[in-house]
Amino acid sequence: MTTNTAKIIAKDIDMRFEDKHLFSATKLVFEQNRVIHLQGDNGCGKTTLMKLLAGFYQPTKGAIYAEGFGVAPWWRSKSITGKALYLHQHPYLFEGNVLYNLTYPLRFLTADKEQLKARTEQAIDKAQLRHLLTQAASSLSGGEKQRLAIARAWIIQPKLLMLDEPTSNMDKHSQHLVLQMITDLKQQGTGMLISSHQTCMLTKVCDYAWLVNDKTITTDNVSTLKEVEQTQVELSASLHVSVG
Ligand SMILES: Nc1ncnc2c1ncn2[C@@H]1O[C@H](COP(=O)(O)OP(=O)(O)OP(=O)(O)O)[C@@H](O)[C@H]1O
Repeated sequence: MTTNTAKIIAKDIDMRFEDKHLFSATKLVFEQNRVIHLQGDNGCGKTTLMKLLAGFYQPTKGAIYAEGFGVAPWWRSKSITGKALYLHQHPYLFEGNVLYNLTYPLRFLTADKEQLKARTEQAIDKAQLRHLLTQAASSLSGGEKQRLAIARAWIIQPKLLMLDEPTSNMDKHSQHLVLQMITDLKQQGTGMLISSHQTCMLTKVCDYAWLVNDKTITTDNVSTLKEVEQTQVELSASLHVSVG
């Protein structure tokens, strides 16, 4: 049964590059109102999974499809491309200054222009980009580029957003700014998939975890994981007491 919640579903997928097997997964549901931490060691396939969900790659086996996105033209009614916004850890930016980069995608949106303008002003302040507005985007530092890309996503307010290692170039201050924007998006119902091989400030907003381990992707509720960790801590403490 289909619902109005926008989602991308991966069913019985298997992904390999020639003879290199990356991962398999039985069922993954990436949907609005859920924030997922995608975990796994370097090279396990986190970026590849995001590119599959963005429609840039096809799985070797299995199906990836979208539900709840409204009617698309018949020639792309089955395509998932463009449904979830993917932010690479080295974000793609247009030639031009910071303001141009923030405002360029807005012409393709159907939302009220005045609202978009107001939202852009808010994003500039939230990401602390005002002093950089006339600077060439290519000359920004790695952390500033990521703040710009996330501010642009914040304005667009997509139904689904994937952030690939978003904190890799960011200091604590930038992480705080981005945390605020991500928390806003979460409250506004954007579904997010945040990849990070270790926990960081941003993964605190995640309610679910997808773990790529041993070439298999498993899913879990973060509260369950926390309970397991807590049980392990308590068990280890009780062992200390009984041994000591
Ligand atoms: N287009 C491609 N063709 C062949 N191999 C690829 C391709 N893209 C990625 N790989 C390989 O697949 C593996 C997984 O890469 P991927 O970038 O998805 O990992 P990751 O978990 O995101 O890593 P990291 O945490 O280091 O960013 C790597 O060994 C990589 O070299």
